[in-house]
Amino acid sequence: MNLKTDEFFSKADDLIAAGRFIDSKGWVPATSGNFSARLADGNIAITVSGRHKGQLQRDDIMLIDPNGQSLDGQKPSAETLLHTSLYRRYPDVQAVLHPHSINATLAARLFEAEIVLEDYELLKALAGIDTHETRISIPIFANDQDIPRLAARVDQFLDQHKDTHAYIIAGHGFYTWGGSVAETLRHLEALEFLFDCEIRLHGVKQP
Ligand SMILES: CSCCC(=O)C(=O)COP(=O)(O)O
Ligand SMILES: [Zn+2]
Repeated sequence: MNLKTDEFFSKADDLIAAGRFIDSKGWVPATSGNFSARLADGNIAITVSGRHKGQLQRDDIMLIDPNGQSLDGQKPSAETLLHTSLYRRYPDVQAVLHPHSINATLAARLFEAEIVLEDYELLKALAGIDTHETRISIPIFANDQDIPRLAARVDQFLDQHKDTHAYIIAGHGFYTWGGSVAETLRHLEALEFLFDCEIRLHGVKQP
């Protein structure tokens, strides 16, 4: 049976275009990052491990089941569990994007457990926010090569913090999600801008 439907190719094309844009900004260097989109049957289109995310072709997007098992014999992202955990938790989430931007990579060197974003007009680019008079926290987790352990730590945090839009992994990058690839890309771009603001502000405030 051919599992790669028109819907799969349409979502794959969205991820490929997102990857080109994200790479044009320098946010997925040297094969870093991973992207996924949920399909109507619950399976997930996700980037094949080790591919350059700015140069994706249709063959670089594969199919996994909701538990992260490959359905087409290719090897999914090493960080697949961080995607499947988000889809399991949030029924409305349709896409997950993970860049390795400089700002997200450096954030934990400047901030400890979180970055607080407050009083920025661009917060309105995040789903559900309609005023700059909003305060959100983006948690920072220690990096970990043990992805199941990292996923468990993230899960434990999200159990207690329902309204989280993204998380940073120290020295690594960040994860964000949304109701479509386009919405998730908007979240990614807005958060990246806001991290940049906070990092510049931090530099200005230093004695
Ligand atoms: C070269 S980046 C190291 C792995 C990583 O953090 C990443 O985002 C890419 O891994 P993948 O298996 O998804 O290609
Ligand atoms: Zn990564």
